[in-house]
Amino acid sequence: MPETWQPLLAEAEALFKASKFFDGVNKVNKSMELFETEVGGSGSQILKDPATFVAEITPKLSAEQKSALRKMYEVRGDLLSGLGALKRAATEYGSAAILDPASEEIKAKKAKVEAAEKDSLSEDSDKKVPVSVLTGFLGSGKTTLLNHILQAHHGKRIAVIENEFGEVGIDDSLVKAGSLASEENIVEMNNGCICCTVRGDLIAGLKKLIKNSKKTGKPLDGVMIETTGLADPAPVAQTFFADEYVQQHMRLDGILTLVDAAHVIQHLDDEKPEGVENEAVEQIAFADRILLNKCDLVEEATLVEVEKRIRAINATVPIKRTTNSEVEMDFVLGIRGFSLDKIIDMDDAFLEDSHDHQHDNRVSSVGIDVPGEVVQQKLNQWIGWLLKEKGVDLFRSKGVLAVKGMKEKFVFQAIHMLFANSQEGAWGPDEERRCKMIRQNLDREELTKGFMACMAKQ
Ligand SMILES: Nc1nc2c(ncn2[C@@H]2O[C@H](COP(=O)(O)OP(=O)(O)OP(=O)(O)O)[C@@H](O)[C@H]2O)c(=O)[nH]1
Repeated sequence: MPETWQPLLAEAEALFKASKFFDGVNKVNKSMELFETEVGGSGSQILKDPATFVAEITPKLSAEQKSALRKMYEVRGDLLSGLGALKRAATEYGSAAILDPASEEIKAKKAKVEAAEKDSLSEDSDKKVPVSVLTGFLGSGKTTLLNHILQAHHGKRIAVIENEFGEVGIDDSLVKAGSLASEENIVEMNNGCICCTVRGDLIAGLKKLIKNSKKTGKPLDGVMIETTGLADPAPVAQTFFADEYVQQHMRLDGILTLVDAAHVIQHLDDEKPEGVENEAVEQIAFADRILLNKCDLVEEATLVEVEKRIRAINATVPIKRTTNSEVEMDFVLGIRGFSLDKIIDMDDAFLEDSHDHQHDNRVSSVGIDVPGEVVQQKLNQWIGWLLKEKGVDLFRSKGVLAVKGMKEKFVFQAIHMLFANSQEGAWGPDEERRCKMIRQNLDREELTKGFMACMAKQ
């Protein structure tokens, strides 16, 4: 039997009563689109441009159809207001009011969301834990920013969720827990990209943090989610509306995007295979704040050019030029930058429960887990070869290694051909020694063989 709009509308109402706003929006949208087709409309105008739709269709509707349409806009308004998209909810109530000007109830609902929108620092949202999503291309400076945030003296307890692209997780060893970030507050996920298969893991990670904080009686002041450099931030942001528990306890404070001034133009210009989104563009489009990082590596003219490119994608986002991701905390924390209304205006499919995001499968990752120690001289030669011969395609390589004769951990980081290393504290007794690389069109065998040749004989 073909689907009809009536049962879908009833389901949407029931979902609103059960506070399942995200699922409810999906149902009411479907119901409205079916209704639109039934009354001779098309193109989802009923959702995208309610004012025009109502003006054009009303003269053609029976009293019964008019009343159904009024109900639809009302239910959609209720659901959107439940999710916090207050401006859009007011628009929906406005359409319901045009269809039923005598209804005091609709007028009251509209006035209520308009007042709440003005007072967006409402008490209700203040009780929720603010969550920031850190995005930015591979190697753009996300972990560096995270470390500043964790170590800054803001007196806040901040938890971290790490997500890495690839088979070996490394960032947990590179994140320097600050005075208030204890181990129980660092969750690592490396089973896949946060924006696809592991959304369930992300939700579970967020719930675990809230439950931990309730159990220990230590309230959380914030959560930072560091996404992989290859993540599309939209589905990550959607998580805050799709899961009821998360929606009740947390609010998305903002999407913070790190832009690597030296390499971003190359990534923005990268022509992707059909159907694959350019992650660098998406990360800028969804940003609530941009840190234009690595300003030490380029000339003023390049910075101006990069700012122009950013503005062409996101005209209003505040941008700060930074080096080593150094920035005042109030630019990144407690910014109340994320607005569901803004996102729905930009991408009206944002609340759709289907995710057809495809990764660029030319990008793959080789992870090498290395038990034992490497010989410094051989390693230097191999890294030299790697950067010179493979640097153009090599997005990112990083490793935490045990070097023969060195008590400290040897950390190396490379982005394309730029390389840095440092020594980062002594090895713990049970710590793993590992090395990770991410690059396009990877020859796993060649890389693994080259690296293994650097190992010291046992
Ligand atoms: N020259 C220079 N190097 C920087 C700057 N910011 C960060 N770096 C270095 O760039 C490298 C990558 O920085 P990370 O903070 O690990 O970058 P990331 O975005 O977390 O990397 P992935 O997690 O692999 O995507 C490290 O070696 C940093 O020390 C900067 O402003 N200038």
